[in-house]
Amino acid sequence: MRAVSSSLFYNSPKPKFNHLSNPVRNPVIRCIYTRNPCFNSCFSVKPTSITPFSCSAVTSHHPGSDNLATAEAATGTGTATEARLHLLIQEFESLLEPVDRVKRLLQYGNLLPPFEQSLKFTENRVPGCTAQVWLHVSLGNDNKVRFLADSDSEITKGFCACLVWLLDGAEPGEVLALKTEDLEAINVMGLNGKRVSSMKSRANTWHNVLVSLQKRTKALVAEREGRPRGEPFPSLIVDADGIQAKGSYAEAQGRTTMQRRVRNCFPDSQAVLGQDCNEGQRFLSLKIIGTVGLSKDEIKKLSVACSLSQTGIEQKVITKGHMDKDHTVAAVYRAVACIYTSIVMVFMAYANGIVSAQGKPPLFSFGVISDVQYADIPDGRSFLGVPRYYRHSLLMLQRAVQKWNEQKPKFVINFGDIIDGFCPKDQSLSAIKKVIDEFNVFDGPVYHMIGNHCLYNLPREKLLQMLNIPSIDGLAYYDFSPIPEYRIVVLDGYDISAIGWPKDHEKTLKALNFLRERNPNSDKNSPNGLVGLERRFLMFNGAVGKEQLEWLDHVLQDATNSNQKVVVCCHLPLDPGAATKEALLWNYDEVMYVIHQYNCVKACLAGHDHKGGHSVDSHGIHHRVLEAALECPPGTDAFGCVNLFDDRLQLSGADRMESQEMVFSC
Ligand SMILES: Nc1ccn([C@@H]2O[C@H](COP(=O)(O)OP(=O)(O)OC[C@H](O)CO)[C@@H](O)[C@H]2O)c(=O)n1
Repeated sequence: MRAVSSSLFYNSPKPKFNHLSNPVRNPVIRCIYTRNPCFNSCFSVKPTSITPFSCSAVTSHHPGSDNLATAEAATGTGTATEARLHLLIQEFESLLEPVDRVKRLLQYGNLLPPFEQSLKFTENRVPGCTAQVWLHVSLGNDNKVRFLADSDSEITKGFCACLVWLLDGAEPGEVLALKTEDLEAINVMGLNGKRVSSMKSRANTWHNVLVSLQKRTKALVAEREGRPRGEPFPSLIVDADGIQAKGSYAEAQGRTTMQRRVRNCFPDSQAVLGQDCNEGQRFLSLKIIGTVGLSKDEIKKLSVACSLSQTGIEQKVITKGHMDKDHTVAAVYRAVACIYTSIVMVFMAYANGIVSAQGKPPLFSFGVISDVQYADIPDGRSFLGVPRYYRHSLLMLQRAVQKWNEQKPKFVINFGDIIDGFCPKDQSLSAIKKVIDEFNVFDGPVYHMIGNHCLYNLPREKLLQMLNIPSIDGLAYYDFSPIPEYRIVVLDGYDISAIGWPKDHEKTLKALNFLRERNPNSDKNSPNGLVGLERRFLMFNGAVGKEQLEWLDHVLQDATNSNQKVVVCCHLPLDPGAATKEALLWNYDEVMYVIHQYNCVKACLAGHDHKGGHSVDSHGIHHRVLEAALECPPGTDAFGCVNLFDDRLQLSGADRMESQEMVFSC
């Protein structure tokens, strides 16, 4: 046993951790204007050249206001939106210096109506923007579109403010009629009327926010009229020359696609097509890797199209540095188009050697899912207001198992929290059985770990028995070696915990004492007043105890001797870079100290922090926190398949579980 540090559960000196010095985000942006909307002294334009409504434009959100009357009077005819647009353009054109136009935007951004924190969930994010942009759209009984917007970028807030002023309260038709080009005339994205490349992302912001607003408006109108919300897929072709996107939404999508490099998502996740290469095969083929929102009939047609596409493609060998896009893309496109013309094909092809890189099959694969938190109760929200879909998560698990049975991974790992704390306690047993039954449909072994929500429902002993977790003294850590080259280590993050053990158990008392010393709040789930990494000292977290740390050390020594690579799994995240501080294992630093003594651990996977995350720590180890199943809106998924290679781990995720390739450091 090597010397192990310990601030918490060990007795040796505290280790030094480089990753504790993560850069602190500094969101402060210096304001260059006052809150007074008519403050113009810093603008190089004469005050008289500002239109009558300019300074109060974005504070007036209801059609028919004085400002609108002024606007309509000024322009004569046209819709209210056209009138407003006209005046907005006039206003920005009257600002002679680009810097003044930017200042005006900043000023308007400051006047945006507040956007509730609880509305900042994934579905309200505008895709494709460099900054974070949120948009909440609704359709009133008066058939007027109402929307709120916000961003973490001050300039983007300014764009949003202009859009809100232009379109909030407009008829759907007016919203849909506005074009990005119309907004370009406002001319804040270019200098002296000319676009420059560094300003392109601002033009894209206008564009992305507007397109998102229009898509959601269309969806809301369709829903009101009893039609399906979806749209045909936009066209996006990625070939040897890069992205050939038809339409701006596809452009935004294309940028994301290029970043991810692994899979190709349609907006709204209606279907996902990806490239597939068999061992030694240098041909490209397409396969469906996600079909959310498609009917059985559509899936069937798409499958036929994909099979045909393979026939077309296999005529052409894709060689390193060369891809015949005319033949390859066209063959696929034609094949698909003639079978199912209503689906606009998205084709992703990687040239220049990527084919051979991905052509190698994985050494083995395993399925992953986390935080199912099933309960037979209506949808709700987390403490912080994030929607939770307790019943849907079971349906999602069913889809996951069905997918795994098609993909045939060697085993599945459940990262804990399979039932929710809100499950009525007289239903805990039946609920957990229901979830286990679904896991049992998987045609292979399922390895479980326990999470805090499991422990809210049932005592540890019962859980271990039901989940078939190998255990000594009620502890739930274990390891196994699916192939000689790899070892999987599963940690018990609630070894020292104030939940799950009997009330008078030594571990409960130790945990309570530990929390008492570090968290002054009477509600020990509350991080109020705790600073930085101290925020992890919460009742819903726990720690790895001394014996388990020693066991881990021993296992890693053994893996090193056997030349094995190790993947460590734990319900609680082990690196502050990959998770919120409130989600971390209490003594993540002690665990990582042990891990860092060796070179065998390549990745640490976790759950618990529902939004998911990824980091690479100071020793080059990947940390990936998996997105929660529970927070998937109906019809969407968050599960995946992990493919292990000699030099990397590839997570292929469905929908909300982001796919990722993690290349190991030496
Ligand atoms: N600030 C908070 C947060 C939570 N609680 C209460 O603690 C219990 C568990 O919270 P919950 O969000 O359900 O826990 P999960 O395991 O699903 O998620 C963990 C987090 O995502 C980690 O970041 C529950 O009773 C909450 O109400 C609290 O009091 N104060």
